[in-house]
Amino acid sequence: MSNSNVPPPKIFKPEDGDPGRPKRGMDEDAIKTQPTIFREDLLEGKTVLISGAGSGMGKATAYLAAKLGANVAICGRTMEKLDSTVEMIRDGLGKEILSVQTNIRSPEEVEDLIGTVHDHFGGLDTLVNNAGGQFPQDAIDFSRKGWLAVIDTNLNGTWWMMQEAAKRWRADGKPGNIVNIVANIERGMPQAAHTCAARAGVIYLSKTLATEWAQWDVRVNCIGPGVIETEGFRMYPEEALKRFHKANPMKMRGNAWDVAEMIAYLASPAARFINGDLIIIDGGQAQWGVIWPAGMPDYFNESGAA
Ligand SMILES: CCCCCCC/C=C/C(=O)SCCNC(=O)CCNC(=O)[C@H](O)C(C)(C)COP(=O)(O)OP(=O)(O)OC[C@H]1O[C@@H](n2cnc3c(N)ncnc32)[C@H](O)[C@@H]1OP(=O)(O)O
Ligand SMILES: NC(=O)C1=CN([C@@H]2O[C@H](COP(=O)(O)OP(=O)(O)OC[C@H]3O[C@@H](n4cnc5c(N)ncnc54)[C@H](OP(=O)(O)O)[C@@H]3O)[C@@H](O)[C@H]2O)C=CC1
Repeated sequence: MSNSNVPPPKIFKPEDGDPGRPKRGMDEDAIKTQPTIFREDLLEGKTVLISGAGSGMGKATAYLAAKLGANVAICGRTMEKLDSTVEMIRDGLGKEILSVQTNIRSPEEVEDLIGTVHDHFGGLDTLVNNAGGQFPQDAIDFSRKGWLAVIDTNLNGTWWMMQEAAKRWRADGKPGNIVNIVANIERGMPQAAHTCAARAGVIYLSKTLATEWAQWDVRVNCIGPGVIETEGFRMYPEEALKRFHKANPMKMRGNAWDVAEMIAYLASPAARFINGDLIIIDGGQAQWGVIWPAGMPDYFNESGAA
């Protein structure tokens, strides 16, 4: 019998990382050996395009989609990173994928990318807008260039991808599916106000398009990750990384596979009636926890509180 006055010890699973010693995401061996809940032909014959798939969640999603039988196309700005994903999938699954160097901030490059995917695979079933990012800083200190870079990447870049994909779906009379990776913005994002503004834009853009584009059988949904340990953590100081697991009541960091499996679900027939939604994967961060990715101001420290 357990003593109800004594709380059970918190058990940190190895894949969650030691909260006091942050890692930098799942390595390739972890991705290759991660089990999936899905049947192996779930996405057979479907074409999935994933932006920002040279690292982190995009890389894990590309691997899972290929594992589940999809034709996979990936893009990002850095060819070496894209090559690493191509090689991982070739090595782990014996499959070839399409990789196209693209800056999503360029509408012309995005138009070429969508055309290339259609030429190569004969169409597109699911677009995953995962590319994005930001830097941590107090909003009052944002440079104009920094603000514009984050808005251009996360809001405009995502929009160019959505619009180009939808133009094709409408022209071809084929159904479409969009999954936008945003963030958990429920209580705002101190020291990430630029990305919070951009992601809020994407969420409400998506809700609007879910209605406008339903007439062409195009669904649009968002996923809002909480703290997911990836290579993207390089943007944050060590002091902040040590606190990231305290951003949610479960006191853990998620991993890229947590998000990849939700994307696979949304790309599958099981999600045919999900439209205009925002699915949060954050261990409860929307309810409790703080991040302060650039360092907590004294005002919020107990010692500094007035
Ligand atoms: C979300 C924060 C709270 C939660 C944290 C925990 C959850 C983690 C969430 C994640 O999203 S992790 C994954 C994130 N991955 C990335 O962020 C990687 C990608 N990020 C980027 O590539 C950049 O941040 C970018 C700004 C979005 C890309 O723009 P660009 O390629 O144009 O960048 P730069 O040329 O490097 O910079 C342009 C401009 O931006 C300002 N700036 C950039 N970095 C900083 C910085 N560290 N601090 C202050 N300002 C910065 C600066 O004005 C740059 O211009 P220059 O001064 O260099 O001329
Ligand atoms: N990790 C986390 O805790 C959270 C992450 N997110 C968001 O989830 C998404 C994936 O993040 P994560 O995997 O952690 O981070 P990563 O930094 O590992 O992945 C982001 C990818 O986006 C690509 N990218 C960035 N800018 C552009 C661009 N202009 N054009 C094309 N590709 C671009 C990057 O490649 P390259 O630089 O080579 O182009 C990179 O591979 C991002 O949008 C991120 O902001 C949201 C909430 C929490």
